[in-house]
Amino acid sequence: MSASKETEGAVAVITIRNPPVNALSQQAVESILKVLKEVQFDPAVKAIVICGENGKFSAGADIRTFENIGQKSDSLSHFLEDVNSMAEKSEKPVIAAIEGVALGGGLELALGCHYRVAHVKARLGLTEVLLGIFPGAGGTQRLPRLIGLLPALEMITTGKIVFAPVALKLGLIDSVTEDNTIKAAIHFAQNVIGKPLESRRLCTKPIQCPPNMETIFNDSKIKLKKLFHGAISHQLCVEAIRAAVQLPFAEGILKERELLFSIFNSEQARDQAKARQYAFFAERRVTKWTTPSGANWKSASPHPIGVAAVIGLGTMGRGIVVCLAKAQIQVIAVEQDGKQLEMGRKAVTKILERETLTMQQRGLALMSDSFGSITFTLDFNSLKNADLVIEAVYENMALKKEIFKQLSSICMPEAFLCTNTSGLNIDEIASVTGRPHLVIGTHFFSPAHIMKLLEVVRGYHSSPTTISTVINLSKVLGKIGVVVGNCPSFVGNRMMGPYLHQAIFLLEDGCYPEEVDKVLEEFGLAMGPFRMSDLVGLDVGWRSRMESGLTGPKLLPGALVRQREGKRYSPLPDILCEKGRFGQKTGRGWYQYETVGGRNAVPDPWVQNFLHDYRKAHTIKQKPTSQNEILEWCLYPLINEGFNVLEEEIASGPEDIDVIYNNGYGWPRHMGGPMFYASMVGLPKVLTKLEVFYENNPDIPSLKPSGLLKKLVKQGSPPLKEWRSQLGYQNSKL
Ligand SMILES: CCCCCCCC/C=C\C/C=C/C(=O)SCCNC(=O)CCNC(=O)[C@H](O)C(C)(C)COP(=O)(O)OP(=O)(O)OC[C@H]1O[C@@H](n2cnc3c(N)ncnc32)[C@H](O)[C@@H]1OP(=O)(O)O
Repeated sequence: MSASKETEGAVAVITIRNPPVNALSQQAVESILKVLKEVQFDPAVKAIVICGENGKFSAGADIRTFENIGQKSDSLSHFLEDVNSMAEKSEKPVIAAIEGVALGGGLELALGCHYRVAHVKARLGLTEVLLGIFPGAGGTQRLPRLIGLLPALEMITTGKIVFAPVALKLGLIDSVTEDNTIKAAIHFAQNVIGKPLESRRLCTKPIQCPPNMETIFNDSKIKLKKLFHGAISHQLCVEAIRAAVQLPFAEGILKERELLFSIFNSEQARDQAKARQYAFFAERRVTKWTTPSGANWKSASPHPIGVAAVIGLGTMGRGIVVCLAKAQIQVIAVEQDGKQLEMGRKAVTKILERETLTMQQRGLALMSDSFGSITFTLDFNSLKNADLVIEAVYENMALKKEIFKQLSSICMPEAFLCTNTSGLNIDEIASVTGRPHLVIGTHFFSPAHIMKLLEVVRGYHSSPTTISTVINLSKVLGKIGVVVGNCPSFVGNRMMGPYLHQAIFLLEDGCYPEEVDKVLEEFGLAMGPFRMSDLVGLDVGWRSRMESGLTGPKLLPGALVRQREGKRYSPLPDILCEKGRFGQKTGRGWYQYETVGGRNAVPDPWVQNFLHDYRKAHTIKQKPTSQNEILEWCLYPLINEGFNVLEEEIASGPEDIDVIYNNGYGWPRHMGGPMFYASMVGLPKVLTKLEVFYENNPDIPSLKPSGLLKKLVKQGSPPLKEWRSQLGYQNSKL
């Protein structure tokens, strides 16, 4: 049974029951249809309320079934629109009682109802586009009729979710309640029994259109192309809304169906939808973490964190303080230096003021006193009150060890000690404490209060409770925590290494930064390698290369300019740094910027001349490189490193890597993530290309194909979901 009926006087209450989120499977939809028909013919029923079991209206169509639907998926949307249309045509008022979520097909169902009553905390959105499809059960035709063209265009093309108070302002719902939503909806229903319904049927409503509609549609398509880098579903949304404006309702519904069907007829659109749906489930999969020692999410219980401390109020520390406070956790923010403390306090206050404003705009009544309280202090002893400490000072092993030594004696014996590092050895840091089992790495991404990713780096001694506590904390902070192993640069940055080197080698061989960036940005990456390096700052890598003796004063005399320890090395970024070109922060890097700190990257003739002279000085012949060659040359070594990471048990599955790339490195979701992309390109193709690259460039070791990649190809390239079973520990120790 996926829908049931009870009556409250003259009001029938239909409850959708499909745990955990009342997804609309074919069975659920058929069941709602059946009960809805029954109540239509029941003379005792004068009004109908539709709600969802367990405080959730519905999370929309059942995404799990999409894989098997394929070409026939049209039938699910068809069915769903049948229910919506039956509700709409009903001669008895139908009221949606929305608690929790009304997303995708769930909201489309609510749009078929005559009225919508929602709980104040309910979230509503037509999120289909984020799964590579679009609202195919009347949503593109009904929403613009209800809330107007422009707000509907925004919600449908971006998948934006709004909270009930904003939905009320938009006219998306009719009433908001802070009490029991079902009771409020029944009460609402009793009041509208017998009232005329014609004006409540969205199918009959005209759309109010501004005169410059065509410009609006065209501009929207251009904007979406930039924002979502060539994802097809966003463009189709605009077409469906155009149909809503230009055609009568019934014809618009047919057009919506035709456009939905076009997704299944286009290989590219289908692949993009598959990639996005894979990315959705991958994010749920990574919460079910495992470690090589056999610990896993089921075997450990997280500890709640009431008080957290942050050490260091630089850019990262400030962002971390903000996300803890936003999660209503009490924060102790510690600095060594009074001036830094004051600057940190001001910066945090400013960000929180902005956040308060955004929350108010999003209809969240949260004011600044709803944030966790923050104590700014120079007193290290105040750390004794923290359940968990996050050290966020700059990347220096000696300094971090010094701090952890102090933490070990100051903090409560059961307090968790986290280090925010993008690549330092967690075990070395843990070794100076008397509690290595409570020490763990938390690699936040900048800006820490915005970026969703958190790499949770388990040390050799990190206990399952420690891992579980930090993963749980990441959820509380609204982030996606991915458990990774301890190795230099962990997962994301480690895979970036070969990619960035390959991009720089392209400059030696004849390309220009803007050419390489263009190819990777057209592929869908948020930023090409050179724009990204300019943003991060070229000096970051330069300092670390100097530290490890690859350049600068520690470089051994007699080293060849373009080689280190027999491997190909490019001194190009070092030379740029020596010339003070650190990127955006100095106004010059691989590009030039209008000002110091400027964002607008403009190709720099200086760089072009410099590269020209460099090639001449080293007698390098400029090789023509096609767009496809640039793509393969940069991405395949990144993917290869991903296979190495899996083989070494640093990431526990391909989904973990893909979640890291989608949420921390600007990988386009409609390409699923690098490992998903490799599976779509075909592992044999990736392997063959790497073999050729390596044969021609034996001095670039990262081109050597990974053992796991070779093994998978030998096994006939099994689908990605089977790769985990090929990794040593996954099955053996659980
Ligand atoms: C090749 C393409 C074929 C396409 C076929 C087209 C048919 C078109 C028909 C009609 C148009 C309508 C389409 C849609 O409705 S698409 C679905 C739109 N809905 C969403 O985008 C919502 C997705 N869900 C979420 O955002 C969240 O899950 C949440 C906010 C509802 C709840 O979040 P949270 O409390 O954090 O819990 P989890 O995310 O962990 O979810 C719990 C559990 O539930 C599973 N789940 C969630 N949503 C769905 C769903 N729509 N279908 C199936 N399963 C869902 C989720 O996977 C978790 O499961 P677990 O990992 O096993 O625990």
